[in-house]
Amino acid sequence: MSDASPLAASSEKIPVTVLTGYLGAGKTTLLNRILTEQHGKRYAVIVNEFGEIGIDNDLVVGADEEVFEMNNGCVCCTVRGDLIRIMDGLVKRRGKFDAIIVETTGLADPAPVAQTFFVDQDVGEAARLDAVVTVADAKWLTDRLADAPEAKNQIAFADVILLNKSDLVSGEDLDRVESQIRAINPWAKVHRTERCAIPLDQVLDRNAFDLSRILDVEPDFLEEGHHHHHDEQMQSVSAKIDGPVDPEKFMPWISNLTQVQGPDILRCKGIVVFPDEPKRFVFQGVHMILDGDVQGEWGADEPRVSRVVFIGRNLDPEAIREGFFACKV
Ligand SMILES: Nc1nc2c(ncn2[C@@H]2O[C@H](COP(=O)(O)OP(=O)(O)OP(=O)(O)O)[C@@H](O)[C@H]2O)c(=O)[nH]1
Repeated sequence: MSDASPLAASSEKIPVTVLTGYLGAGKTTLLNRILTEQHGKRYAVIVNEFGEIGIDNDLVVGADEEVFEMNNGCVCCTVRGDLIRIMDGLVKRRGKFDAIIVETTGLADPAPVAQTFFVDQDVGEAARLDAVVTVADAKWLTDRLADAPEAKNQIAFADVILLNKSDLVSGEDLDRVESQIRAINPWAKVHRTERCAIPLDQVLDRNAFDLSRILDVEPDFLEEGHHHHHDEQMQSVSAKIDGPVDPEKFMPWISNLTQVQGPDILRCKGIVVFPDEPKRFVFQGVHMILDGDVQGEWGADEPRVSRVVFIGRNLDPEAIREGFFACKV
């Protein structure tokens, strides 16, 4: 970037918070808190999701104009170029927002995302990594530490950790999970939360990212060509229907699917159209726990498309799609 660029012209670097955490831990819940609380700040948000059909953007509240989606892969691998491009574009519009938040997929290794702010010169000149904030699911973290290397890296790299879903486990379990976290990362500040309720000054503008600590964890952090191998068995199955689904068929189907295949379905979400219902029906689940509600009216010109995404292991894409299509009105 030349000296004449808007990046070099400004001395204040834009703070960037990288929000990470395994599938379903509560990243979007935290992001929505950040975007709805009255703090007088404006955030630009970059969301990356795993799954062919973008749903997260629609689940992020009230920030339509500043949400940038990267859907065609995981930010830590294939879409890192997209991240750099979006960052470059944002930096040219600096002054319109105070900070940037990057929400990674639950399957991302935060290292290469963080690396972007040090290795890419233009991005590094304009923005500074403020903190890596990791949301951990108190109910499932122990299992994921055993079978998902990404979950461990997300903990190892964090500057701030929200040990979330404290309502779903006992006090002893929370102590046990926190000591597992401590064994991996003794430096991060750990907060126990329910629905990511936390004063935002504990997660934003922390100036917490410590490069020297990261170089202890990962000595080749500043070298290009970091390769992250995803869990090969992890699949994403998505499907959409142009138009409504019958709730009498859809509800039993989705609840039966998540009950029977819950252990393998790490995450599911969807936005569907019900006949004569002006609002969107939004559901999401983590393993067997399923939440659903009508929320937000369909826009006048918005295409009424029913969309679902399932992420997990040992999924049968054909059967899932057939089951969903059978709910069509
Ligand atoms: N019981 C309980 N549920 C929670 C809590 N925090 C979030 N949830 C629910 O957990 C589910 C996943 O939350 P999200 O915020 O979408 O998680 P995420 O990390 O953004 O998920 P992905 O981006 O898909 O990986 C939603 O149904 C939330 O309502 C909590 O503290 N307690």
